[in-house]
Amino acid sequence: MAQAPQDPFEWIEDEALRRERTGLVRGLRPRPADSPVLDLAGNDYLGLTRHPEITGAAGEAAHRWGAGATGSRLVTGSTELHAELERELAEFCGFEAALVFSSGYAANLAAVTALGGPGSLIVSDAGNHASIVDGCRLARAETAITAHADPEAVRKTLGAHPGRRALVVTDSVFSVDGDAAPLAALAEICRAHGAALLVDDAHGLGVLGDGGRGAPHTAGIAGDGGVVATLTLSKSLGAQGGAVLGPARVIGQLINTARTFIFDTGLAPAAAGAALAALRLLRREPGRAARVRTVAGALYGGLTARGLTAVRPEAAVVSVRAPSPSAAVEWAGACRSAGLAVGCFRPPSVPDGVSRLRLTARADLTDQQIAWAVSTVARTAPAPG
Ligand SMILES: Cc1ncc(COP(=O)(O)O)c(C=O)c1O
Repeated sequence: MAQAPQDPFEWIEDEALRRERTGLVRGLRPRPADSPVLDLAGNDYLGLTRHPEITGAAGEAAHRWGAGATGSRLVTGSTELHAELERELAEFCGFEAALVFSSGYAANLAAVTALGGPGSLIVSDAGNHASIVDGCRLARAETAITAHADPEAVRKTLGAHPGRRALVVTDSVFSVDGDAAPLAALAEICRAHGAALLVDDAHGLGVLGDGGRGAPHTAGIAGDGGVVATLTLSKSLGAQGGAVLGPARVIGQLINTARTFIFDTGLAPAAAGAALAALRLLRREPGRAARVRTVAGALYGGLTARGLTAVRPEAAVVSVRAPSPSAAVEWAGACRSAGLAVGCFRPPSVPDGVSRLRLTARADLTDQQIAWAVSTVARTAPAPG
C-alpha cells in the first residue's frame, strides 16, 4: 500500500513549538494610523517622519517621478532627486561622493561584499548589525570576528596578515546597547596597516556631532581616503533607504560591482524626496541633533535613578537590561498596555543571555513625556530575579 505523502512543512511546527517553549515567538500586531501610544520603539529620532515638509516632499516626488523607481538605476537612469540627495549627503557628512540604495541593509551588503572580496580579509566587530554579518557571509572573504569595541584585537588581527587586502568593519553606535565604537583608534590602526575602514553610521547620522553630521565627521575621519560609511535614511531622516559614502573611486566600484545596486530596483522617488527634504530641514535646524542627545541622557538618568540597569547612551538608543526573554516580552507588553511602545530585543536578534528593552530618544519629546516614559518603564519593571 502506498504510504501517505509526508507533510513538507512538519518541521515548521517543531520549530514553532521550540520557540514557544523558550519564549521566543514573534508575531505582527496591527498599527493604527492614529495610535495614542507614545512611540519610543521606532527610530524616528528627529521626529520627522510625519513632518508636513517631509511627507509633502514625498508626495511631490511620487507625483513627479512615479510611485516606484521602475527598475535599477543602471537601466532606468538617475533622477535629479537621487543625484541631489547623493551630493548633499556626501557634502553634509564630509565625504567625496555617495550612492543611495533601497535600504540601509542593501547598502551594507553592497559595501561589505564590494570592498571585501574573495582572497581578502574582513575584520568585523562581534556586535555588528545583522546586515554587516550577512555582508561578510556573502563576500566570500576570510572573516575574523573581533571582540566588541576592542581596537587592540583589530590591531592584532591585521598584524597577523601583513600585506593582505583588508577591510575593518564596525557599527559607529551599536544597535542593541547604543554604545560607541572607538572610531579614531580604529582609523589610526587601519591607516598603519593599509586597511580600509567601513563605518555603519545608521545611528549616528542626524544625532552625533555638529548638527548631526554623524560619527565619522565627529571623529575627524570622514575625509580619509581609506574610510567609507554606510547610512540608513530610515532613522533620523524619517524616510526609507540607505547610502554608501566614500571616495569617488569607491562609489564607482560599487556602481559597477555591487549586486544590491545592480540587481535591485532603485530607491523610490518618494523616499529620495523625503530624505532630501529631511536633510535640508536638519541643516536649517541643527539643534534637533543636540536635543536627541539631551533626551537620551534624560531617559538614561531617570531610569538608572530608579534602579534600572541601562547602558549610558552615545546617541539615541537607550538600552535597559531585562532578566530573561520572557520577562522582556512581558515588560514591553505592560508598557504598551500603559500607552508606551518600547523595543524588545531577545535572541536570535541578540546573543543568548542578552535581553533588553530599548527606548529610542526623539527630539520632539517634551520633558513631561520623558518623565512619564521613565515612570512607566520603572513601574512595570519585573521584580528582580
Ligand atoms: C546599525 C544598522 N545598520 C543597518 C540597518 C539597516 O537599515 P535599514 O533599516 O534602512 O535597512 C539598521 C537598521 O535597523 C541598523 O540599526
